Amino acid sequence: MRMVRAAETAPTTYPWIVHADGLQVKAGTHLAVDGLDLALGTGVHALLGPNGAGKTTLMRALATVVKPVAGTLTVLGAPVHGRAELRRVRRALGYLPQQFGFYPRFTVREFVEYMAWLKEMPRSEVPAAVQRAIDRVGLTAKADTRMKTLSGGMLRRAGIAQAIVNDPELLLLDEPTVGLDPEQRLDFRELLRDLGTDGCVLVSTHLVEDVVAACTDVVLLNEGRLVHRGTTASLIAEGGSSDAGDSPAERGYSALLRRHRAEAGR
Ligand SMILES: Nc1ncnc2c1ncn2[C@@H]1O[C@H](COP(=O)(O)OP(=O)(O)OP(=O)(O)O)[C@@H](O)[C@H]1O
Repeated sequence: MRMVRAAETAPTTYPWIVHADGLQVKAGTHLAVDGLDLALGTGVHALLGPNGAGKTTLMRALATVVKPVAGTLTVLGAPVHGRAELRRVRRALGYLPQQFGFYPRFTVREFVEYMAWLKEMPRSEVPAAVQRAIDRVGLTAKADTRMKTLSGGMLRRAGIAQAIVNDPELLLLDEPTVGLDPEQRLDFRELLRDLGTDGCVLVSTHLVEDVVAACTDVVLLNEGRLVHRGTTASLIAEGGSSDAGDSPAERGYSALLRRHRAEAGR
């Protein structure tokens, strides 16, 4: 029997999967996202920015973990301020936080099953969906291994498996390639391209090569504000030979930040 995606049973009248207008989100007492306008549709969107730019805070707001303090934010057609539709939104989301908790005695399969249960997936669909998610991240041979014995890269892949188990319409991945070896990163890029064909994926990373290889476009933040939004080609086009970086995309990244900081007077 074919698995029914959450997206197929959700209303599809909204023009954007994510829409933010003047969005402000706090991290503790700090205004970490400050007046962001952003619209995201289908594709793989890279979220770039230096340490402290507000990437994690934005991800947390999109995952409905933290409420904005000002502006509007609509996720999968529902305003995140309202409670009414949040349950539907959360069922259709996938989220890999930078740090995620798990019961160390759980096997990979039990961990992913548990997350499927939290996402209220129909019980009959869970075993096949869990197996597929584990296979997609290359953990088939470790499916029945306890989480506490996994390497850092394997744990990260288990985290990605739980994020994709429900075939989410919006997938939020906060630094998913940390700890992955070069071979796994290549596999992960392929998975990203696959996931972005019929869903919306937002992936935060410091690895600009991953962006060029796997993302359709780029959202660059600095100190909570939008610096650049455009295709990966537009990022590359911004760089000059005198800009810092080992690749055209890194030079584009450096150039955009340098100009933004100069305009902001810092
Ligand atoms: N609990 C907190 N209390 C106060 N300030 C915080 C708190 N959490 C985060 N911040 C601040 O909010 C800003 C944004 O943090 P955030 O973690 O969203 O950035 P980031 O872009 O994800 O950074 P990184 O690349 O290092 O992961 C930073 O200046 C950070 O110091």
